[in-house]
Amino acid sequence: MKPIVAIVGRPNVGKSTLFNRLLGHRRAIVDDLPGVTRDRNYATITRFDKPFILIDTGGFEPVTEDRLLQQMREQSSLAMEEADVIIFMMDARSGLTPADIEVATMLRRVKKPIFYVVNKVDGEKLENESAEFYSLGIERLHTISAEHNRGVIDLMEDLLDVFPEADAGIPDDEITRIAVVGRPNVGKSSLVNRLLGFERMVANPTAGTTRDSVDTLFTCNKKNYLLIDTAGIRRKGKTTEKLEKYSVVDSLRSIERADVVLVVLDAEEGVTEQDERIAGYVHEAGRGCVFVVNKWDTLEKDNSTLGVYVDKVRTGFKYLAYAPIVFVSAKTGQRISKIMTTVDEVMGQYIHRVTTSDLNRVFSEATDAHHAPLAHGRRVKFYFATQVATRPPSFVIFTNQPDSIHFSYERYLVNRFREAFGFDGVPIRLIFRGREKNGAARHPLAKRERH
Ligand SMILES: Nc1nc2c(ncn2[C@@H]2O[C@H](COP(=O)(O)OP(=O)(O)OP(=O)(O)O)[C@@H](O)[C@H]2O)c(=O)[nH]1
Ligand SMILES: Nc1nc2c(ncn2[C@@H]2O[C@H](COP(=O)(O)OP(=O)(O)OP(=O)(O)O)[C@@H](O)[C@H]2O)c(=O)[nH]1
Repeated sequence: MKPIVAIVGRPNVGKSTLFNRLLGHRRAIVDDLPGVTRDRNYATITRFDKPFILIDTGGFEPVTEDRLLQQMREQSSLAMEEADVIIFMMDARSGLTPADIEVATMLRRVKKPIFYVVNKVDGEKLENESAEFYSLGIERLHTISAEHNRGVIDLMEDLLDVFPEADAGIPDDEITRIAVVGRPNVGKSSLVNRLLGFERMVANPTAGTTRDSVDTLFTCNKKNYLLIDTAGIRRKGKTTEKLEKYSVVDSLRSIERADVVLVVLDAEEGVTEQDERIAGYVHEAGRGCVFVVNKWDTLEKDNSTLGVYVDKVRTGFKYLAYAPIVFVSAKTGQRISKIMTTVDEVMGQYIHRVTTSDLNRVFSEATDAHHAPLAHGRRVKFYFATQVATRPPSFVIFTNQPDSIHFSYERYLVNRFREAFGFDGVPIRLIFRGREKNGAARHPLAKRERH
């Protein structure tokens, strides 16, 4: 679940101005949630890979003084119930008012992070005068100018700090969601039957998100797995051209919902264009991938057969050099259990989190051992790295040249991370971000300071 941040405060203190400022110019991402009153403005915002929902509680009609207090009470209690984080906004130009004091008193009972913000501090002089707001008995005051974009970035960074990590809320390692994809007739249903038969299906099918799709929960070695769209895999018995087209769309849907995708190939047929397309999508979606070469029983084998086939797969799927390959026969049951141990390995890496200190040790060793090529004649400086997500492991790297890191250098860093942290079977994402000279991570909003 995305954290909800609500901005509360008297009319005219600048709530909408801050709302729009935090939103940037990307109004397109405003999504009105259904069932909310029109006077509250909702938007989903993502900064540094942390999505959150921002609510502007303003927009009252002008009212009399006592009606105002009443409205503020209602507005604040709503925010206190609904929000995870509250921005309480006051106005430096009008100073501390009785309504501010009343709301502050209400907020004191709330056990949620509250940011006390004094707006319209357009310059140093007002900065000094805003000291009176400390009489509310608060520890930290953010003085900002929403209109002139002063202090807004600091506020945003402090906000992001109190949010849970980006992937919190997803049940971590309790269940591994597996999709089985591949061309018609490669043996997907035979394989699924084997997996469920072999591992003994224990639970009921659950309704999936897509029409007609049925997921099957099963356990193996006391671990839980969800086989995505089992019915879909089993249904597609007869292959017509039309069905073949559909099967690609179905595959894409299943891939989106999976942690680990089994890309099934037919040992007899080798690698086809359609296989490449499907596997390419698995890579782009950032899912774990295991190549399952099925019908291994049909080949006349000698010492080189396996090596030749590995080469075929590696040549056919260049981007997926990290994905493990398993050779099986759904017909005889040969090495079917190997599929599950491989899935476990990939899943373990997929949700693995490295500590920031380990990461930065490896990162600085890597950047010291091999410097990045100059970017536009300038030396590329790296500051630090942090893992921002799992599923797949994703790292933000702060640098002075975020847009000019050479592809080969990115691949070099990825490979070092793979070696150092055992990420040898999953996709890894690197995101390069800029940083200001004063040491503060440059905020995406910073680019928009000029009007
Ligand atoms: N000087 C100055 N004026 C500001 C600043 N931020 C907002 N304002 C002005 O304050 C007025 C009110 O701003 P809004 O953002 O509409 O205030 P609001 O709190 O959303 O008001 P309601 O919608 O009535 O609740 C506008 O005229 C803004 O231009 C600021 O940082 N400095
Ligand atoms: N020799 C051999 N035949 C297999 C193996 N696995 C599946 N087959 C056969 O291959 C054919 C297709 O198998 P299915 O499991 O229906 O393949 P599918 O990928 O689900 O096919 P669609 O439903 O068309 O998508 C059937 O005749 C299976 O008996 C295997 O490991 N070895």
